[in-house]
Amino acid sequence: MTIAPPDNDVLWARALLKSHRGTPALRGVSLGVREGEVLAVTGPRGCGKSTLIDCLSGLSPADEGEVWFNSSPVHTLGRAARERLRRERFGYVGPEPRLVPELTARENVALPLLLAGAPRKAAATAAAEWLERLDVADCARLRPADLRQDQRQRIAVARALAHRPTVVFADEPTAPLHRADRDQVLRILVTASRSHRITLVLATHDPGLARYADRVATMSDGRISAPVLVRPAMAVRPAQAVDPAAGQAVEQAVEQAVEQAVEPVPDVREEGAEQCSPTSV
Ligand SMILES: Nc1ncnc2c1ncn2[C@@H]1O[C@H](COP(=O)(O)OP(=O)(O)OP(=O)(O)O)[C@@H](O)[C@H]1O
Repeated sequence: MTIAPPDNDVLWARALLKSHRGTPALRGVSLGVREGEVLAVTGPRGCGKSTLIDCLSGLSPADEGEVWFNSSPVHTLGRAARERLRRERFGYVGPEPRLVPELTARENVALPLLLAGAPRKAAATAAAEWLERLDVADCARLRPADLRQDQRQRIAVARALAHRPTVVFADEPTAPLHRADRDQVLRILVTASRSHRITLVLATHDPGLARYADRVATMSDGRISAPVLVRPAMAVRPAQAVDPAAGQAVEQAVEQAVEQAVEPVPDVREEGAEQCSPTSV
């Protein structure tokens, strides 16, 4: 029997199973991602966050289970159709900036726009604007080999956002950055996503980064092990306006959930928030 995904979920996954060379990485993950929200997927190293991101984004299909995007099945698409979906509707930032070495920073950022059919000049202008937002405007004419790792990652973030995708998948996006740069880059990523109504799925083992999210799903050993915190008030506030006390409480709760893995997350909800069971995520 096929169960239709809920209308208000831009992404919806059911009962995902995935193994790497016989070792299970996902053991039955069901997850819904709402349009325009920032969903953090957190948990210790090796719990399956990257594998989940890869399955949701169509990079690497699950062995079993379903993934739906805007009520269309992704799990039944062939490789070419998945690649097209990824190129046109999704953005991706990984833990390592993967830029085209032959292209300048501006050309790298303009590339998804050009592939989507934007005129050359408009793509170059938009790329320059995104580089400016990410504080790397002065790198526009340089190639990746001439840039520092943190500059390359900022450019990768600009590239993921420039074509205004429906969903950005960010897998440990601050990994190559110095501590001082992490907050700034994440704020830009979150703020830009919110202002352009881009849905952001953020995988991170750092509970501190999960404070930027509207909801937090904690994974353990290939499963979503703890309830998702729902903070509707944060969905309408820019990242800069996050109440530090609420952010700290969420961070502590997520840290605790990661440590305890299977214990429920303590209730640190803001007034009016709801809490979902993993199956209704
Ligand atoms: N290509 C692969 N080949 C073999 N095993 C893999 C592969 N990719 C992931 N795994 C294994 O699958 C499990 C889940 O890994 P995954 O990278 O999804 O977790 P993660 O939570 O993202 O961890 P990390 O933060 O370290 O990337 C781990 O046990 C990992 O060793």
